[in-house]
Amino acid sequence: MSPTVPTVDFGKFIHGSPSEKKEVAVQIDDAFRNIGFVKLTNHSVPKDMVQKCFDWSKTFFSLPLESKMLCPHPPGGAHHRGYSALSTEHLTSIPDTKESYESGNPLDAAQPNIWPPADLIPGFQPFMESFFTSCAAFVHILLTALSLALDMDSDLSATHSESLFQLRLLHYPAVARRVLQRNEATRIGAHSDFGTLTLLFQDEVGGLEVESPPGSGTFIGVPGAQGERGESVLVNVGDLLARWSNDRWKSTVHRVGVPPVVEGSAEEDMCAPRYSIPFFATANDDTVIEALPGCWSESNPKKYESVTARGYVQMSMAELY
Ligand SMILES: O=C(O)CCC(=O)C(=O)O
Ligand SMILES: [Fe+2]
Repeated sequence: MSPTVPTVDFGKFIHGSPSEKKEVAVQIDDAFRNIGFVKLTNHSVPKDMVQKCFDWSKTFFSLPLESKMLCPHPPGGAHHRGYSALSTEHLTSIPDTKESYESGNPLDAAQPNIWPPADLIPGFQPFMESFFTSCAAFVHILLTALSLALDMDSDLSATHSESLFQLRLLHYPAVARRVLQRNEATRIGAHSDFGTLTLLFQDEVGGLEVESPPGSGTFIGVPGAQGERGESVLVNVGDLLARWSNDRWKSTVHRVGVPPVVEGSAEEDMCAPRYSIPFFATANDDTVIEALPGCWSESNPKKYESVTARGYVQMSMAELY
């Protein structure tokens, strides 16, 4: 049977006893081993901030194109900040129908933020900076949970102390259902994420699909937000953490395709616009990525050479370009 994305009550890690913390850590470990994705409720990112972030995202993407082009994403693959207009990114040979805006840690000297002019959208920058801080804090708690899952003596959180993370706002405009069905375009093509962990906040529209079992070529649908936005968050493993865990944890291929039809709605021909907010985490540049304790043994040897997080990025970029 194909594994589905399990739901775990993360409140039991944040507020629980040592044994409850361990129980949560084991549940996340299981999810990451089976499907590479987990849905967490009672996480630490305030729900009202998630909702506000969706509101800001809508406000930003509603600006005229000329305004959004005042904070353009630089060309090339090294500086992931600013606005990318529709269909400038092709993850596969089929064009993606999405636009995005990316920001990161204000202290990240390698990738300075590229903000829209403040008078165009007052309050946007301070909000994104505070949302970044909330998401980063949650990533650090998650890393502590993963360290407990592996019974490590040290805390993986320390390897992410610089919080070189990336906050992405995504907007998939309304599109004719048949365009997606005929594969003339996709919302986001099949890919795996690059870093260690990704948080993913979704709206109600749905359409996210995850390869299950990982590597099988078959995909299962993951429902959009049920209940209030921000009530839960999806967390998935990226390529760097899969390597670091000696593939104990799966960096699972995922994509966004045709959303389910909402009965009785006017969406039979058109797919509703969709908004999502991924938050990508990775380790400090000088972190040595070598099989973590508990992830290898004599009978399960280390599969990968050790590499720094910086070296890994360079290696992957060389493969891409
Ligand atoms: O929009 C989504 O739900 C998925 C986005 C995603 O996978 C990504 O940006 O890497
Ligand atoms: Fe992704």
